[in-house]
Amino acid sequence: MKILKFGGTSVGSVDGIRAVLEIVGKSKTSGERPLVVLSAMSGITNLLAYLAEEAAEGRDFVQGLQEIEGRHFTVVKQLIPVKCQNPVLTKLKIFFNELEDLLQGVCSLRELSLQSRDLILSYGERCSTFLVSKAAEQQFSESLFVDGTQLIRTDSHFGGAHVNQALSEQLIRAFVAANPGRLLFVTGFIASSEQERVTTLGRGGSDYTAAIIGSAIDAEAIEIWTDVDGMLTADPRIVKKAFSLPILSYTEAMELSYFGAKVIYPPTMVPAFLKEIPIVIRNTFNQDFVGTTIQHDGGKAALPIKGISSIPTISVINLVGSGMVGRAGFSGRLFTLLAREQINVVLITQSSSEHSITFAIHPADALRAKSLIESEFELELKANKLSNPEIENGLSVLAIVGENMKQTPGMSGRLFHALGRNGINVRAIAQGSSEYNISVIIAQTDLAKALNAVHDAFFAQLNKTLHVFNVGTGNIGSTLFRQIQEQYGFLLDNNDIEIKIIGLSNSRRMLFNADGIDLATWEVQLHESGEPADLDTFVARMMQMNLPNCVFVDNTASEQPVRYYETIFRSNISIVTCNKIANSGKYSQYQTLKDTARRHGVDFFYETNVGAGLPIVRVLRDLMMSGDRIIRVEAILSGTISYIFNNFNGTASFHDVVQTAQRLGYTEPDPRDDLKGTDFMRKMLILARDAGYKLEPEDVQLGAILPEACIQAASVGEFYDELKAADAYFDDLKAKAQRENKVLRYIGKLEAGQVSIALELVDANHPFFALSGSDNIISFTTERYKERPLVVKGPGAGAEVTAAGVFADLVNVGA
Ligand SMILES: NC(=O)C1=CN([C@@H]2O[C@H](COP(=O)(O)OP(=O)(O)OC[C@H]3O[C@@H](n4cnc5c(N)ncnc54)[C@H](O)[C@@H]3O)[C@@H](O)[C@H]2O)C=CC1
Ligand SMILES: N[C@@H](CC=O)C(=O)O
Ligand code: NA
Repeated sequence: MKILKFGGTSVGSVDGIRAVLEIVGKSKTSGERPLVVLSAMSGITNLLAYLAEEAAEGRDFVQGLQEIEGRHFTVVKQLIPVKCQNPVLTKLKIFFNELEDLLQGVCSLRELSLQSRDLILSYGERCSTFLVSKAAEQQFSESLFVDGTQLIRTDSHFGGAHVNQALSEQLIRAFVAANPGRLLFVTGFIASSEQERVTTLGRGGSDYTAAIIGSAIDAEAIEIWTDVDGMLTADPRIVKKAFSLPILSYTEAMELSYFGAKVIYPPTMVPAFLKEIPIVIRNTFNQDFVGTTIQHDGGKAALPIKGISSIPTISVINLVGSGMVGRAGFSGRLFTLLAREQINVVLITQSSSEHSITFAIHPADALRAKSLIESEFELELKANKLSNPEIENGLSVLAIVGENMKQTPGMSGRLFHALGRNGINVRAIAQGSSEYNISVIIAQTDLAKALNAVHDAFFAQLNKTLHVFNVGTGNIGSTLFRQIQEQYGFLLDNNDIEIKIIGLSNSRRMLFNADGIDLATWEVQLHESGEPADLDTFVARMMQMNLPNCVFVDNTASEQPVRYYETIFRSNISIVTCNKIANSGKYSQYQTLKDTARRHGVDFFYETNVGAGLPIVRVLRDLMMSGDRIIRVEAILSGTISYIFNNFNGTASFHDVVQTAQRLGYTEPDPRDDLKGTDFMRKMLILARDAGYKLEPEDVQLGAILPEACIQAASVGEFYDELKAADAYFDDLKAKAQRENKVLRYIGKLEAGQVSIALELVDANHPFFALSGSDNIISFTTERYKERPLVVKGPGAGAEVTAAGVFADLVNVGA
């Protein structure tokens, strides 16, 4: 036989009950011989408890009773044909009349004993089970309503009675044997005492009924039908990527539930555990889904970690005392005291020096625990052998659970790496001696982030979700968004990486969406539902959201975002930037940013600072890290100037060619930055610094390509005017080059710690002669590349290649 137990949500609506009957039908057809256990309709038990309290206070309960009646009658009218409704409605009416009498009695006496409360609550299961059994009768004429009080015997501990297992098993077996061929619908949760008074079985009572009956009749399985897809790897309301576990051991189910998973309440399952009857958790509203099987050897399944659970609100008490804590007998006294006072200790850690004990309890118990300790250890406190117990609030427990953990090295390493990388401070650690769980205490404000980060670390179904906050939506920013949108599916399918833009801002407006901004319509959304831009708020909001794998992307050319970099790193958020300002300002700033990122274990990627998407920063870093030494660097690193010299060879004037370069997206937002050499200077400075030289911007010898009047131009408009006026000057330059069969090249050099940039005329023998378009070229002469330098060459400006470089940096964050 198989036990099918349906919870309140399954019997709480017409659709639910239809699904219940369908499941029972399928079970019958497949020859399983089901026995059905039912809870009260969802919400009814709470409502009954509330009405009982109201009645005891002399307040009105009639309206509430009508609501209960109404819910049941509605279901009868929809599920049972009219001609069969009368006897069902009559019986239910009898139940409700009894209930009304009881509540009236409570009201008259102004007294609600646990015994009367149990009796009142029992009507929840009685009504739902009777109703469902009658609806079932329409299809299965052998259906029989069974009042659980007939089958389960308890003591008289009302409100949570203790079951007389042996007697109950006898009653159950006898009843089942006396009713062969009947389809039994048994009320969950309720039982009776030896004096035949109605009792209830406490929390998870209907599951308990199912386990007791299952154990008595040696059921082949107990199916717990609820409204979720079994037990999940984590709370799906917090961890969107949580998924259902196919199989678990009893111990794992216990541990997971102890730390918060509410699908079943394992103590109620003990009778089934003892007989090794599998428990299957299934979803009434998703019947095709296999659910979770909890069985004796379920821990052997592949995953070392089965789930991550948590207790969101916990308090911690610290006890410190060199003269006391750690002495034999101290912990014994402490924890006996707490046990005697029914204070549940969630976890305990003791420092290795044994001078302190930290234990976690429920916040409601914290003050009481403190004063109990103070009186128990009064003498020790007076003698300063122990300092006053300190309470810490605002904490949570996170636990990873799995039976295979003890055979798998590195589990705690993985846990702490995930927490550390995301800047989550661990307040205390406990590993159960069984090694079925490792628990950490962290700040409550970090819980959601920690659950997600740890989930990502252990369940690498999806490698990572990057949560991106992007400033700058111009040429590069908007191209990046398009590229991410186009590549989203590929990254998800092939690299298990998901990129979500959670916040974006330009200098006018900003927009947030915790679920990720739809990149197909970001512009419209920013315009219609964005708010006025404010970088302070943008950064603060990013920090408050406290998301794992968080990245700040700077696609501006402004120094404003740079001011936040250090704070951002301190919040364990990585930065990807194509903005060169941070790395090319004062050396001390460059150094501080690098150090801060490193200390906080986050990434600072700026490949596009030099040569746009070309791999230059990365190549230099690899050379340096592998112990090579830079002897000389020669480079053309201005895409704009490269483009200009490569195209200033026909009829177009110099000033027209500059304008075309700007239109093609090669120039800085302010093209004077390119033509004055500032942009090139920044790149050379960044390279020199990455090569180990402590240089300031003014250390770079910068040769000009512009006449003085152009350099002095006060605005972009004026600059173009001056360029136009200097047409003759540039034509002369061009003519000179052509006469000598040379080309104009603006070349940067780094040698012996000196950086210079100068305009040169080079002939066909020079390696930089043959360039086209916006090409950059860089040649590294190093100890290892001494005979022939390592050369990188290709387009070094433009929105597509730059955005692609930012994109590549982004997907490498946390890699
Ligand atoms: N064009 C290229 O080939 C390359 C460009 N870069 C760098 O890319 C960066 C962006 O260049 P473009 O996209 O061409 O510039 P752009 O002028 O088209 O866009 C800049 C964006 O930054 C926003 N912005 C400016 N100040 C802001 C602030 N305080 N807060 C929020 N947003 C702000 C603007 O509203 C605009 O959306 C520059 O730093 C440039 O050096 C780097 C390598 C190559
Ligand atoms: N404006 C820059 C773009 C790349 O950094 C250039 O022209 O090189
Ligand atoms: Na680059």
